[in-house]
Amino acid sequence: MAQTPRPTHPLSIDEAWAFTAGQAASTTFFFDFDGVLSPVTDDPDASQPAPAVLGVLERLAGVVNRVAIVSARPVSFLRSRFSSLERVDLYGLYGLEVWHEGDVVTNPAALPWVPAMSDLAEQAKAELPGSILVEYKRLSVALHYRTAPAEAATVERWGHEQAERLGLRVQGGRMVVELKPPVDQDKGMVITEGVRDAGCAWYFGDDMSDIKAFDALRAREAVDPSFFGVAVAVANPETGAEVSSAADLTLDSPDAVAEFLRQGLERF
Ligand SMILES: O=P(O)(O)OC[C@H]1O[C@H](O[C@H]2O[C@H](CO)[C@@H](O)[C@H](O)[C@H]2O)[C@H](O)[C@@H](O)[C@@H]1O
Repeated sequence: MAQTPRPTHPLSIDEAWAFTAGQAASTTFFFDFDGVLSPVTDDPDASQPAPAVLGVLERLAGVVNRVAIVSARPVSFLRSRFSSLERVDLYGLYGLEVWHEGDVVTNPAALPWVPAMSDLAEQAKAELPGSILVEYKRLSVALHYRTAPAEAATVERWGHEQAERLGLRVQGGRMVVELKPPVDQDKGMVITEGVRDAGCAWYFGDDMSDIKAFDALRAREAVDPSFFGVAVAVANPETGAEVSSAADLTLDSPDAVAEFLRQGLERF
């Protein structure tokens, strides 16, 4: 039987689901966590998946080849939110960590940076205004100004000074400046590797770091005419416009993501 040609961009959602359902055995769904599966909260420790998310991911994992979460959070955090989902793969810290056969596997190139990151987190707490929330993630430090937007410039300046001093990389995000080790690893690299043998892949993201994942889908389509990639943005008042303009379609919220998937699952 002749293979269905992949849908063309801009996409019709109907065609996208029809093609995906026909390719289910070679399809991967990738999801960012914060802002995509979880509504944004002032306190990053308080974030939880939207109520319908766990059930819908479990069902999706039962009909497609693979479901994976690709996040800037550590794997330990993702495990605490998704431990009930046995069939969902977890990539933490932009792929520096992977949950594999019951263990966290860390990119060895990043490990020497653990002490520097720990020291940096302490320094941030001592030097930045008390309204800045410092999130220590073992291999990176996130400086949050969501509850103190007037301090954005101070945080940006401090972050860039420390990055220069220690040779770190700066990742911008939603009301956050994150300092990371100088190790080549980003969400785009996770997706490039993850779609090598896939016929179809979807990526759902809301933040600047997710645009590289969208780019990886496009790059795969460019070299493999049979591969079909769908980039889905989740709207937000901070990075939303930039992420949406790089995506095939935009959904309103994590709840809308769950509902979109629920409806899509009816096609399988
Ligand atoms: O890759 P992600 O899973 O999307 O992680 C990106 C950052 O998400 C978290 O911060 C964001 O969500 C917080 C909770 O809703 C919010 O308070 C904050 O303003 C957002 O930037 C996480 O805390 C960061 O470590 C991640 O880099």
